Amino acid sequence: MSDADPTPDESDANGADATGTAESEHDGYERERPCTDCVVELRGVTKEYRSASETVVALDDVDFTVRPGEFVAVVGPSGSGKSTMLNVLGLLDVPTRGEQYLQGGDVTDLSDEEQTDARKRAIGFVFQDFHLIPTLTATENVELPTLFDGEIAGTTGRRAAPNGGTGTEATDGHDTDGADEDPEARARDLLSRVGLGERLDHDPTQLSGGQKQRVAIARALVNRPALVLADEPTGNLDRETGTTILEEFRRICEDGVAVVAVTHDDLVTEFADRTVELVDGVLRERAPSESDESSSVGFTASADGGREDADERDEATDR
Ligand SMILES: Nc1ncnc2c1ncn2[C@@H]1O[C@H](COP(=O)(O)OP(=O)(O)OP(=O)(O)O)[C@@H](O)[C@H]1O
Repeated sequence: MSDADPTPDESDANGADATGTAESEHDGYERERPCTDCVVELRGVTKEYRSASETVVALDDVDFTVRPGEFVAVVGPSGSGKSTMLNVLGLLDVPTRGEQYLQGGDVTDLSDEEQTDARKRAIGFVFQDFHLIPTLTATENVELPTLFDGEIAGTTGRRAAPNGGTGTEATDGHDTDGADEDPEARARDLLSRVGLGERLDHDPTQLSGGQKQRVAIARALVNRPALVLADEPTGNLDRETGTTILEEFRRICEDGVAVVAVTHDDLVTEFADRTVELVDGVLRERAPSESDESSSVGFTASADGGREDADERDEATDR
């Protein structure tokens, strides 16, 4: 965190409407309680990779919050710490120092098993190269996370959340309790919602890049996460297809799910609510004036405006 006073244009990456909830001991005040309405919060997070010959500081005293429904882009040069930050946010790696909260609950010192549980309950992942199983249908790929843990589709939602809540909070605008829901029915519903209702039983090899990424998005949503982490989600897609994927992310956000996307693609920053930049592991909020002039483009994507056209767009762009 910078020693300089944060300004509206260069804050500590806690979001435009941060209220000081995350004020840290660096400010000379007593540490306040975690941000209970944040999906995720990093406080003074440092990540070092140590070897015999050197210590690489991949994240340097990072403060970061994301609220429900926010779409945040993370940019920065190669080696600046973006993947490390995504891994920390996704509970795939642990900070060397600092604190981390998920839905207001402290996840800094969880055991591996607790981390896995929290990850399955609250986080979905989307990757540049889709990570679909080629021998499974689109529906089966989406169902997959529910099959790894029989509790996930049903009772996991009732497990204690890190913040002591029930973990049943709706994050996708649908019912709050998936206990009785058939995973296959949910997978089919999600695929329909991302415009793939006609391709439920297709194999990934029969799908275009944009369609594969939409399957991946549906899969990321199957356990009703509060947070979707995306690693270069448009990296393998042409601009037009990338646009349809980013419109999909905006729809997810309208349902209350937070999206954090690491990217080199300016198109992603155009659709994001805000952009943070990592340079040598130091995070700062990018001022709106630093963003693309067309930064409002994402907000033209209405909740229903694009869905009917999705398959038509596929015809035009994905084949
Ligand atoms: N497992 C590791 N062991 C040692 N150093 C690592 C490890 N992972 C990452 N690093 C180093 O940490 C720094 C940040 O790496 P990271 O992969 O997070 O950057 P990045 O911004 O995602 O880069 P890129 O855009 O090229 O993917 C780099 O200096 C990298 O070499």
